[in-house]
Amino acid sequence: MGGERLGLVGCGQLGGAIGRALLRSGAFAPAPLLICNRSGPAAGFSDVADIAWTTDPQEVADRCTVVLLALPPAAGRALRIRAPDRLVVSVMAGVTAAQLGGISGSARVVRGMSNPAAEIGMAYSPWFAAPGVTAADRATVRALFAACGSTDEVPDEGQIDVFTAITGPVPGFVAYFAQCVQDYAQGQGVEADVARRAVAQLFHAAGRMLAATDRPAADFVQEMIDYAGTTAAGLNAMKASPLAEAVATGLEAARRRCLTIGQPQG
Ligand SMILES: NC(=O)C1=CN([C@@H]2O[C@H](COP(=O)(O)OP(=O)(O)OC[C@H]3O[C@@H](n4cnc5c(N)ncnc54)[C@H](OP(=O)(O)O)[C@@H]3O)[C@@H](O)[C@H]2O)C=CC1
Ligand SMILES: O=C(O)[C@@H]1CCC=N1
Repeated sequence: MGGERLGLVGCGQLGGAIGRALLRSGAFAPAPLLICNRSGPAAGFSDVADIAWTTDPQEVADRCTVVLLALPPAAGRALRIRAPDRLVVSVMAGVTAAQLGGISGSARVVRGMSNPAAEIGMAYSPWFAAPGVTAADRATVRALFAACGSTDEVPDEGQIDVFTAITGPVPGFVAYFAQCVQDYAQGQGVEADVARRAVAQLFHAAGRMLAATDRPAADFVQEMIDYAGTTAAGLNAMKASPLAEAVATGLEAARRRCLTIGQPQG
């Protein structure tokens, strides 16, 4: 990003993962990263030279051309910086593009979402651009999130709440599905650590196979049903159960929580 300097406000679970991904990619090199938190140099950055630290978010706005906000939602909502001519990118759950404009004074705000798998370059990071975002800003945001994994610009800000629910947490809801499978195995007498390893390998392999194709998951389900083997029996039983509805209910609860998280009453 020629000439751009990135500042990070918040370097915890998510901000830290993104920061390390960006350092690894060199996306903003040679400009030194400026990181703002409250407690000073954070673990995970100690072996990295050339990082400046501050406890003043305004210093980030003053010295950086791209400000990435990764504060807890309540802290993000309470933040006020003067950044009228900066590109402001947020990964804070539930903080809207309009609120980001009020927080920063910038018209060039991007409301995004990512997850800590950015650490290993495997996050999914969707983002929504406010009207003031330029074509050059879009290129910057794409490069920023491409360093974290895969990314898409979405046309409707409401989809960021959807993705906060489904791809924000990692392993997130998939961990619950894995827990259910492991619980079943252990209920059948499988030793806990064997069950854990088996389920981890299953989800690792499944994730890689799903990521290696542009075919929808439904294709894989139908293939197994058409195969009419043991798995078909299980899939038909699951499809006849309220499982799909239960998954949608849970994801919708998470999406709706985005609408209130971090607010005084929320
Ligand atoms: N964790 C996750 O899996 C995901 C998180 N998110 C979103 O990312 C955002 C950050 O979450 P997460 O990284 O988990 O949070 P953490 O609690 O792990 O980290 C919060 C960071 O913000 C800093 N911070 C908090 N308050 C202030 C403040 N007033 N001024 C300056 N720095 C401050 C903390 O610094 P210090 O420790 O020094 O106080 C810390 O670096 C949230 O909005 C969350 O919704 C989105 C998707 C996934
Ligand atoms: O659970 C949370 O609030 C954060 C945001 C999305 C994933 N983790």
